[in-house]
Amino acid sequence: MIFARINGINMHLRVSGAADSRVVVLSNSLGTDARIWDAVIERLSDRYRVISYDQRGHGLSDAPSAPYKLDDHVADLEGLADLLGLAEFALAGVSVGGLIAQGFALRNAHRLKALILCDTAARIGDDATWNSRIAAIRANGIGSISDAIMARWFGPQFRAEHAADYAGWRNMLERSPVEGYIGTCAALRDADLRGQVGSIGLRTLVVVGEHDQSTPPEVVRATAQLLPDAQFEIMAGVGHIPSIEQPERLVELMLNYFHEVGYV
Ligand SMILES: O=C(O)CC1=CCC(=O)O1
Repeated sequence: MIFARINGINMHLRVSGAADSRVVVLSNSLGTDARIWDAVIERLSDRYRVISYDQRGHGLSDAPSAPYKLDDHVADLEGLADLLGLAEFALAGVSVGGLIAQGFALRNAHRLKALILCDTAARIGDDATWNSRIAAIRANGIGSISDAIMARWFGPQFRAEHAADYAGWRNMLERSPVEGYIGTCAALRDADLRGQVGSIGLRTLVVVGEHDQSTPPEVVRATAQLLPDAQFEIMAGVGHIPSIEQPERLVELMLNYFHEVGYV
């Protein structure tokens, strides 16, 4: 566990794997933290140096006052890469983490060797949905909307078969810092990269869960179609966070893709 000052805030980072291995950086989704990647890290870190972090406003990183901008999140990732001296690496992000990854790729093409976008899009939701989520949380807290969010993250089968896990991930969501959560909702509300992602000149793996209700397959497919060179995969039986529901399959897709782009 590492804590580091980046862009004036204390950020929480984790590093696994050998120092001389190729690097993979992982970015979390809204209302979660780096722990959603644990089962992926376990399976990748014998071959790669894997760096995960809690975005500003999430996990053990500081939660400055809302609102945030997508550029704040991208700048944090740039600061993290500078701090760790990462000249080139692979980047994977889920949901807002994937939006941050797209923003990072647009500003730092020279640094990226591979890009994996999970359950994300160049535009997620719209102004009205984010504003009403922000208002509901300001009025009544995250707990007042956590049922609806959990239902978008996980399908009924996961909930039925993994009741303890479901309850644990709900704890993570409900314990999110309110300023951090709202700050990132504002970043999501204001971010629209649809006009820009066509210039990401890197072959990209785009993955979505079949049952994702936050960024459904057709939304994610539309972003994949904006990219010049994307491999689009739908993961059967999975919702919004494939690193939790099917880490084995996600890692298999990532390793095949790394092989294809020569990042081995
Ligand atoms: O909370 C949700 O609806 C899912 C989500 C949207 C953006 C993100 O990062 O997670």
